[in-house]
Amino acid sequence: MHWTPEHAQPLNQWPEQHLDVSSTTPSPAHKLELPPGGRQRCHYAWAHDDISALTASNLLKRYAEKYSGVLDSPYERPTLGGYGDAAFLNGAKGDPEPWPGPEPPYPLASLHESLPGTKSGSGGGSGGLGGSPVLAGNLPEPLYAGNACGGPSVAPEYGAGYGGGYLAPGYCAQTGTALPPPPPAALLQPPPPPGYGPSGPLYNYPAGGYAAQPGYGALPPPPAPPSAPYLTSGLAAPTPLPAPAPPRPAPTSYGFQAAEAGVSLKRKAADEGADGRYRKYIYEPAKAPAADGASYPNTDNGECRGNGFRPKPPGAAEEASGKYGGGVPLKVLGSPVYGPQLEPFEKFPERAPAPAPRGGFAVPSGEPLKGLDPGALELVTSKMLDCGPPVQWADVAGQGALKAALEEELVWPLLRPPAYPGSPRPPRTVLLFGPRGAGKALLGRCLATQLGATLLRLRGTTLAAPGAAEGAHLLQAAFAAARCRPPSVLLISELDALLQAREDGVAAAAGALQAPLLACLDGGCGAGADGVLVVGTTSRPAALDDATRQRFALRFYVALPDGPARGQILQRALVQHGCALNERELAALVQGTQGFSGGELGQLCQQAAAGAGLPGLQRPLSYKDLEAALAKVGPRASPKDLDSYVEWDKMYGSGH
Ligand SMILES: Nc1ncnc2c1ncn2[C@@H]1O[C@H](COP(=O)(O)OP(=O)(O)OP(=O)(O)O)[C@@H](O)[C@H]1O
Ligand SMILES: [Mg+2]
Repeated sequence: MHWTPEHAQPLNQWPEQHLDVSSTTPSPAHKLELPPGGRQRCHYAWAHDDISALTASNLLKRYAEKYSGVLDSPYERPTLGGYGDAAFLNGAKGDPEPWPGPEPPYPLASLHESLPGTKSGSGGGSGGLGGSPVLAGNLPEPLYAGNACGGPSVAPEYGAGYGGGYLAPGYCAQTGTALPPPPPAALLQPPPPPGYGPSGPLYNYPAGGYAAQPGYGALPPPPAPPSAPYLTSGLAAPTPLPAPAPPRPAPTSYGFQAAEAGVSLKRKAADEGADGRYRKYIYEPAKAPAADGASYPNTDNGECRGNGFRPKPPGAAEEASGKYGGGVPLKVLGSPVYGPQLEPFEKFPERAPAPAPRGGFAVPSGEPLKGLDPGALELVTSKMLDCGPPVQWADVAGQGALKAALEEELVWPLLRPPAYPGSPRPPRTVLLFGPRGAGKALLGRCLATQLGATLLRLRGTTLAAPGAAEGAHLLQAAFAAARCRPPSVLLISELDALLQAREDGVAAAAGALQAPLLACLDGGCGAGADGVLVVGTTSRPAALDDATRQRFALRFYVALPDGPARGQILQRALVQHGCALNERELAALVQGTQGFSGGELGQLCQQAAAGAGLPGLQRPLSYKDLEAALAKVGPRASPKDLDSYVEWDKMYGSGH
């Protein structure tokens, strides 16, 4: 029966009319009439308008009594899930699928049967609403789109503004203006969440429970998400998803002429621009350094330490004091700064000073290492401790893909505790190889800055010089010192000088240092400990034997700077000589220094100054001075050398 608003008038005013009480439950005596091409509709003699008026009015009377009883009584809606929703969801005939989860609190009875305040009908079981053959839980497939009841709708459609509860899907409310008063809130349940349904995906309850559902403003706050394995709706509580890991900044890569730089294009770079992840060098003449140069005060007790691994909070200004904290200013050392000192890239969020779990760059208790004689420690501290200024990614011109790889494969894993117990330990050794002056040591220093680590620097030639025994002693002291000042970076340049028997007098020393080196790299003297990163550099990777090469978990090729990077290095170097070339001159110089390393560009500027006889710098360097110097300073790495680096990188490199 399709109730329309006029049906809601008092019975005596109902106009005498035929009602098409069409039902969908054929009784055996009735046959199905299939209208041509139409949907199957079941018709019953008594459901046709050819029933006698008396019967119809009796029927109506009965329905009216039935429903007026429902309309008038205080309406208490059963809690959701008290019904076999499956029966109503699709009007399935017969007994509905048992509801997944715990037994519903109500027997799978007719929609109203179990409602308090309604007349007890012959309901129960599949008796349907008060026995009505058309409204039982055993409704067949709904014949009316959108009406899950499938049969005549006999229940009110609550308007959107209704403050009542959600009606179980398939519950067909009485339409009409005489809506029953909203059921008391206590009986109302929050609606099943969107997408919810026996077939719908399980819902992950928001941690704070449900926000009040729209249109249910007056509802009491819904019960907090159940801690019990089942939700109020009877569903098994979904396990809350783990909070998604914070998103990592996508590495902005750097464009540079691959052919010239000879770098692998595995990590294709977008062009270096001002909006990259690292705030890269803005290609413009830098400001001349202050008269006395930027000062990097030392620590107050003359020591220089890493900044203890506390990445600056995002947006923190570059502290003038460099990474070693306050104290008396240090002479400016190290590479010029490229572009305004911008935050090279968003710093890692301030880390809570929780002890880094194993695998992080833990800071051991710091008790001095046993077996390390004070003399050696003193030697290391005085000779190897690098108190140079901090080096940000932005201070290294070009090398975009390499910087991104170093950050992602080394810095981040070391800075962040392992995502889960048992995750692989971050690498503790990295080999940087490439032409002389290409920036390997500079990158090593940059890693120390990024890790907030103490930087100890060794040179292979320095270690080999005093003889094997002495050299080995120094090496062990350096590793041990690194371990007792964590976090620390041990930068060993010219690694090849330690390995190779050489013709000159240090042949024995060089070869003899391999064993202690490997022992230390294996953790013999503290290298493998948390908090120590060993950075080896070499311009002769082919000189490393397998044993040594394999001690380095990561191996990266540091290629020559490409055009834009050369321009930036030149600009910086020239500013230090008070020279500012115009665009055309700079472009010509960049073109003329193809194949130069960063170190060689610096040497070119120094040569130009010397050639111009300007030790006192009475006048700024001119383009002519540089042209003259070009005749004297040239690139050392030959194309063949560059090819061999690329080959070695392909065979043993970690790629980037
Ligand atoms: N990409 C670069 N950006 C800025 N400066 C650079 C770059 N590459 C090299 N330099 C400068 O060139 C000089 C030599 O750099 P560095 O010592 O890092 O080279 P290297 O590869 O370690 O050389 P070697 O193989 O001789 O040890 C330093 O002054 C450094 O600042
Ligand atoms: Mg070096």
